[in-house]
Amino acid sequence: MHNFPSSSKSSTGLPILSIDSLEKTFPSADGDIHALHNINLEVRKGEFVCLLGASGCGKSTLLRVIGGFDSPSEGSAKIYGKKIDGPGPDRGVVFQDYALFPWLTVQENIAFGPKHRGLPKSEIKDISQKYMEMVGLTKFATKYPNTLSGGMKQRVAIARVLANDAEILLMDEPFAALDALTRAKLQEELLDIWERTSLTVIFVTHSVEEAVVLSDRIVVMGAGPGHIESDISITLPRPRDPSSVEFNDLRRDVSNQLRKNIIQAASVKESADV
Ligand SMILES: Nc1ncnc2c1ncn2[C@@H]1O[C@H](COP(=O)(O)OP(=O)(O)OP(=O)(O)O)[C@@H](O)[C@H]1O
Repeated sequence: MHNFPSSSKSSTGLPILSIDSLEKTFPSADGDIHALHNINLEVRKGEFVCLLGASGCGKSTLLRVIGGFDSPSEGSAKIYGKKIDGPGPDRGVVFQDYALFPWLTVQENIAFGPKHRGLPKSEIKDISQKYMEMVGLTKFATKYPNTLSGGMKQRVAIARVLANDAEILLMDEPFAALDALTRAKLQEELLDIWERTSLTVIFVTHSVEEAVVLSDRIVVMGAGPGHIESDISITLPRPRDPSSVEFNDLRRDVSNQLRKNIIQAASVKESADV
């Protein structure tokens, strides 16, 4: 049984992110690809929100727009009411493939942001030590990424975002490449960090179980073009026990919703093809 930390954290109710009537189209030689349609989403400060959906429904595109790596074709995405116009230190991103600097040690990777911001040396050292400790990597301070396991690399990536003082942590299937045990351990650690900070987390996953374990809210997305199908509040108390009846009931409900979307999208595509 996973033993996830109990939740004393509650979101402040203040909207940190608001997305209104957002459309995203990618131009292509074979015709435009309509990746996102009529996305409306509000996330409150401190919330843990999972974007869940089948492959190709636009989860990563939505995350990239929030990260400022892509811009909306229509509509808007705002943080505290200000239009997102590029990446910024208020948002940190953790991808599946780690994206660490291979030529820097664990400590140097974590210290990169504070150093870039021109903080004094002693402060950089304090910050990197604090977050190395938070993710349990103090003993590995001088190691390089290629000597670390996948789980350890993800811990460095999370510590790097925290050291940057980001308010929003954007995670794109960060644990998908890890074995089940490491994945459960990192989910637990992530929840623990989230509990102890004021972080808002937006987390992309294919896994219903992962979404139910982690979320305050699951935003279920459908394809053709990518849209929000439903927005489900998960009020199961933490720690959540994936073997409990309540957890399994919820997992079944969310899976059914997802399956319905996939069948609907397939029948829409079929009728468009004939
Ligand atoms: N840069 C791009 N140029 C053209 N098309 C793109 C681009 N990025 C995404 N798309 C298209 O937009 C749609 C949504 O893709 P996206 O990667 O956001 O989906 P996803 O739900 O994250 O999928 P997965 O779970 O497989 O990562 C897909 O049809 C994809 O091919």
